[in-house]
Amino acid sequence: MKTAVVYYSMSGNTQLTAEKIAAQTSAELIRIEPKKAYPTAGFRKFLWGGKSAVMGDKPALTPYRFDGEFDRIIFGTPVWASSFTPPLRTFIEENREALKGKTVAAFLCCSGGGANKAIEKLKQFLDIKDFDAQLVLIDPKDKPSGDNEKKIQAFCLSLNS
Ligand SMILES: Cc1cc2nc3c(=O)[nH]c(=O)nc-3n(C[C@H](O)[C@H](O)[C@H](O)COP(=O)(O)O)c2cc1C
Repeated sequence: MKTAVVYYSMSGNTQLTAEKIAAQTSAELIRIEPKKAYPTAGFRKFLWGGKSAVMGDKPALTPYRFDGEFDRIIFGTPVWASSFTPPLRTFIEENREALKGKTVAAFLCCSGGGANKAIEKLKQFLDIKDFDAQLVLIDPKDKPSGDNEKKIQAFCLSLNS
């Protein structure tokens, strides 16, 4: 099964998780980036990112390669204001046709709350009932733990089985 891990990460937690999941599922990593980067520090980081997520923005992305030949897509996103991140919104919108009928899983990184709401919003936006598998981790780069590694392994095992 040809698998892609499509992810956005501002500060590395989602990226680290994406790399681990890609290694364990033999997936191709596709990192998406907004053309105009969000502020990454201080008050502005939460203000602009949070506002953009709440508004349902679809920021223009830098070029990425996604050939539609993948059978399975694993989405990775931080939780922003109890939602998924705007760059992922753009990606899904730009690839609706290619995503139709694919197996879809998701992992989300957050610092404590709002992940369940974000999962529901992502399912709604993808127009699917359920993910093939889903995973929520709390700041796994900033707070490494064996428990996170086990959760990642279980997520990948359920996908590989
Ligand atoms: C704009 C913004 C909004 C956020 N909103 C939430 C939130 O609603 N709930 C939460 O638990 N964490 C929230 N966070 C924290 C991130 O989801 C969390 O630190 C995540 O692990 C960051 O992933 P990254 O390092 O891949 O960017 C927010 C972070 C930012 C920058």
